[in-house]
Amino acid sequence: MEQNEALEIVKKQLTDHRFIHTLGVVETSIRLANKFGADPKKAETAAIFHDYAKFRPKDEMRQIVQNEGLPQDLLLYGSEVLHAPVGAFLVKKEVGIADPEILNAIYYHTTGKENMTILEKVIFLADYIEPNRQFPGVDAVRETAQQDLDQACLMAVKNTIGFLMKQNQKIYPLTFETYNGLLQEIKQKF
Ligand SMILES: Nc1ncnc2c1ncn2[C@@H]1O[C@H](COP(=O)(O)OP(=O)(O)O)[C@@H](O)[C@H]1O
Repeated sequence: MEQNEALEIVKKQLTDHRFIHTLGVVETSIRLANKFGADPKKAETAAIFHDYAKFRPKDEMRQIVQNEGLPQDLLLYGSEVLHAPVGAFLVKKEVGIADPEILNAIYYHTTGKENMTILEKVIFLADYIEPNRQFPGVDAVRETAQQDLDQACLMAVKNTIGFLMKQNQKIYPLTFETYNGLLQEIKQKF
């Protein structure tokens, strides 16, 4: 699929603000893929579609989790954790993207997971640091992303955990597995 065709499809699913965020994730993920050794074409496709389900009604997302064999514990957390796994399902079903590497990068873009592929890390990080993002601490993560993909992902996941705790929000446990897994991978490098 051409980039323009893919962007047209996704634009219909998003607000203007979210579409601009998506363009930032596309540009950032291609750059990170080239730098750290993921397939830039797959990074581009995963980035274009990563927020495909962001604006689906919550009830529809819950129905998909219930009926399509997604982990049922997703229903016990804030609805924000639904759009990534539901997005992977819908991108396959409605857009016809079948590549499991791309679908997994979409599936795990919010929480990460243990032992992420380079492509999964690239999408996870690009979603966090793309130029339109303005969270406290994001510049330090951008700096680190110029040298070390794992360290930058670790900073992002630590910030997310801290942010959710400050807001008294439940934390979907996969995020802790991401944190533990990255620490392990970083330790093994030394
Ligand atoms: N483990 C988690 N449990 C609950 N909420 C989470 C978890 N991880 C991230 N979130 C929240 O989900 C929201 C969406 O995050 P994300 O998918 O990264 O961004 P976006 O959809 O804007 O690309 C954020 O507000 C984030 O704090």
